[in-house]
Amino acid sequence: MGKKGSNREVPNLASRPPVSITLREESSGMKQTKASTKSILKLQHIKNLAIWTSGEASIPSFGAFFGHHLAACSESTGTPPDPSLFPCQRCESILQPGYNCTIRIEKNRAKVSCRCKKPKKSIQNNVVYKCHFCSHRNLKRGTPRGYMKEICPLKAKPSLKPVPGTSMGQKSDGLEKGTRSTVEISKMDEIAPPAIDTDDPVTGSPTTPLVKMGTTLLEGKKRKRNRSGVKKPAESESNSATINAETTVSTSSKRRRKSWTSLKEIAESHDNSRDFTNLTEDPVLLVPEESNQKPYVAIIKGCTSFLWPDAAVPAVTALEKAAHDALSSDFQKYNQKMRQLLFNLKVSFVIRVTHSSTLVVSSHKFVVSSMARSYLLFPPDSKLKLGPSSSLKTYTPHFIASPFFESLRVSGPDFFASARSSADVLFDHQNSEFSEILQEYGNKMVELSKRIIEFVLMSLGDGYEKVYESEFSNCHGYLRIVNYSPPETVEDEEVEGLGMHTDMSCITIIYQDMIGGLQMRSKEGHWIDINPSESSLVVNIGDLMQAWSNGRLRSSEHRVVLKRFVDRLSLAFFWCFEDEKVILAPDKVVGEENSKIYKPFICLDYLKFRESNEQGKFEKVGYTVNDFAGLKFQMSDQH
Ligand SMILES: O=C(O)CCC(=O)C(=O)O
Ligand SMILES: [Fe+2]
Repeated sequence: MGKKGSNREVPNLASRPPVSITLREESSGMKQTKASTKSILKLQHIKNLAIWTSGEASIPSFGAFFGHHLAACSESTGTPPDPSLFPCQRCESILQPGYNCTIRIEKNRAKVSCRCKKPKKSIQNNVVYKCHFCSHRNLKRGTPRGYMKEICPLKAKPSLKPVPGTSMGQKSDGLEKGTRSTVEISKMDEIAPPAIDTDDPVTGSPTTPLVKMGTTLLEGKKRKRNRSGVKKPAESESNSATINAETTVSTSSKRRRKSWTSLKEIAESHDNSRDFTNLTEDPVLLVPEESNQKPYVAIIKGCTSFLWPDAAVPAVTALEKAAHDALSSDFQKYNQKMRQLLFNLKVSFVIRVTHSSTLVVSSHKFVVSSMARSYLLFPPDSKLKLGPSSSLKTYTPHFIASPFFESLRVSGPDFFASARSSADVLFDHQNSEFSEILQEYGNKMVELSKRIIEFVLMSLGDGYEKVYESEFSNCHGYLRIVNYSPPETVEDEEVEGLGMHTDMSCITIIYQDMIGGLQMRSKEGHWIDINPSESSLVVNIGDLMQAWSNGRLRSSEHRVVLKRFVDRLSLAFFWCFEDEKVILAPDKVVGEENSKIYKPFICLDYLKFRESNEQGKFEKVGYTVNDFAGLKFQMSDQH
């Protein structure tokens, strides 16, 4: 975490309106009453969190969350809003120039139209604070001379950062929506450094001080965007955050596009289109290839900032608060907690394999196109030689999982041998290329699965890495190469290529081709499109992991919908416990205060249960590990 505290002076508040009421108060007409000491302390704590998350910690969604919480608490306790804070009118993040907003002077029309008179010292300019989170332009009217200097002092010391609560002024009665700026948003990254005397009555001087944000979700994004370049060695997050902050300020006489890139992109990409009610981003776990590099999170789905789903907010808040209390001096540890949190809260997440894994990606394409040839060109009777009544049983024909679904199974650990045995039946000539590619792909998936399991264990808390050896070292994997035939009609009704189901694995890694159609079901029951991406793999938590983790990790419900009249191909890699393993959540995973919600069971018995109960169909979520091994207290929200 960045340095706390500041050597900044408390700004001159003389020009601020003496009384401030929030918009909520304005509309509700709520009367302020005296708050108890306890509520004042609580409020103070929330205020600290709001300031910290909006500013130094740069966690935009938390910033907005705590900002909102602060406003609501102030009102409920009847405490007047802190006049030194300037919350965004839309998302309620505490606006802090250089961290979560850009400020610029806007021409004071009154001043211009009345040149003859010397403007009053106390109403010199209007200042627009553009919130980087929600892109709202907050206008502060009539700021006094010297106001910008307070925010952007002439000679910033290296450690000097704009600090929340300074120079922000009170929420102005005159705040307006949609006020005009004289500088185009596209120039936001060409921001003049604090050294410029920004309080000149020159309109449109961009004035945000360049202060590097801490390394958090946004930093993850920045790295994601850089992934097409040459891979950089891992760097200490806390160090880089500090170093960057220092360099940025000390070289403030130069215009540096780089340090603002991510913020600019946030502002630009959502300038007009931000819809707070409809955000369904998934975090991305960027998995570096080298084991000494740490994984880091970023955001996908075209959204450049992250909002926790509503259901996750209480848990996030609780952990955030605890992390803030315990780790306020250690940014790196804090970030680690954040990553753990991501894992704990998501039932499925998307992995974007870093650019150095191009091998995997190119293998996808190759395998997919090979299989396209196999499935599309081979006559059904040739494929049926591998079907359910054959000795190999590697081919699942249409009308078993669904009328549209057919698949070929390639089992590890010797993916070559498995592929070869099917290929020998399918191809009338030797085709070792096919088997070699599948071997390479399978082996890559094994490696990746091991690493993902390690990360998943990390997410459960400290010390879980140690159980890897005893619990997961005998896992094995198999691949399923799936072809979905196009439906005859695609009407309003969605055609399910594969109905809703959970996987019987620990984890599943899916690659889908660019046709798309994979959907995950949210906890609230909404289907979320997992948009295809050539360099993305989707990772599902499976039933075995759900049982092993005593429900702390949830098996994801997913399906495939066919929206287009073309074949769809996918590769699913299932990473499973060994058949004979007795699956029982370790006490540490369960936690002292909780009870086990699954009875112990043998892995193979569960697989058989699924097969027999579902009669070969995938789509019945009714028969899962809950039904098989769930004890009285089913999948509660005890965690
Ligand atoms: O085809 C896909 O994208 C998903 C396949 C799947 O969920 C499965 O085979 O279990
Ligand atoms: Fe699946």
